[in-house]
Amino acid sequence: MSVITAVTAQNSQGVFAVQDISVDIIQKQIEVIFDDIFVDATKIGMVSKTETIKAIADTLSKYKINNLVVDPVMVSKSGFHLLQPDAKETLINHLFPITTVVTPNIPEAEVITGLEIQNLNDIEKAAKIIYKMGPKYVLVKGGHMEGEALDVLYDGQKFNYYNSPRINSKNTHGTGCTLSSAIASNLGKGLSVTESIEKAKIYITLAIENSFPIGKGVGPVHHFYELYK
Ligand SMILES: Nc1ncnc2c1ncn2[C@@H]1O[C@H](COP(=O)(O)OP(=O)(O)O)[C@@H](O)[C@H]1O
Ligand SMILES: Cc1ncc(COP(=O)(O)OP(=O)(O)O)c(N)n1
Repeated sequence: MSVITAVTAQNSQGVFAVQDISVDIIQKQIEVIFDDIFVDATKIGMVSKTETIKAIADTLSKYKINNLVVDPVMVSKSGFHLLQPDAKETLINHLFPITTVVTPNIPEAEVITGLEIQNLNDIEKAAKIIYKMGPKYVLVKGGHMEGEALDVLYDGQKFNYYNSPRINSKNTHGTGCTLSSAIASNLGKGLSVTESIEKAKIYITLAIENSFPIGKGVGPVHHFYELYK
């Protein structure tokens, strides 16, 4: 079930425009879903602006939500601000405290923490800082580093590492969105956080391996159930 928070005009070459959905209709979309059907897990992606984030956090808090995965989408690959810069604090203060797993990529972890991230030590430092902002688990994704694609999970006490060879593909549109959705789906199926990430990592790796060059820019990852059983 989906709740539309904004409509984007985008293609493989970039994001060109955004129309935010009004706060009232976002709240209503959430309410009619939660009033009707049991929600096993929720994933939040692009939320755009302060009012939207507050509406989502307030409305979700009226329900007993399980398994909230927040992908703190900030700037698209093409450089478009999908989260308005002044909404960063609201994202941290209103959503992180009710989040099960937050999944920043390296540039997002840098913006959230103010650190410059160049190596594993920096990633671990950033994960510890983000953990103190309230989520139960922090997964810093390593897609923007060099070398192997290493994602680092911190649970407040220890680190877990999820590694895969780097795939030489320019068609990586949707990697972060796919990973966070796969984690949420696995949590909804009742898997633990570590199992959910382990399986989601296998899934995204297969989806990148099978990505395809459609359009003039960054093509999409390819996900379909047959890839992953
Ligand atoms: N070229 C690649 N080869 C293998 N895995 C990748 C590659 N690029 C990204 N990933 C993986 O895809 C997932 C999304 O990571 P990332 O690209 O950092 O997030 P985002 O899409 O939010 O920028 C992570 O599991 C990351 O390790
Ligand atoms: C609606 C929407 N959400 C997120 C993005 C980010 O896309 P991209 O920059 O390609 O990064 P990932 O999809 O790999 O996380 C977007 N363009 N639109």
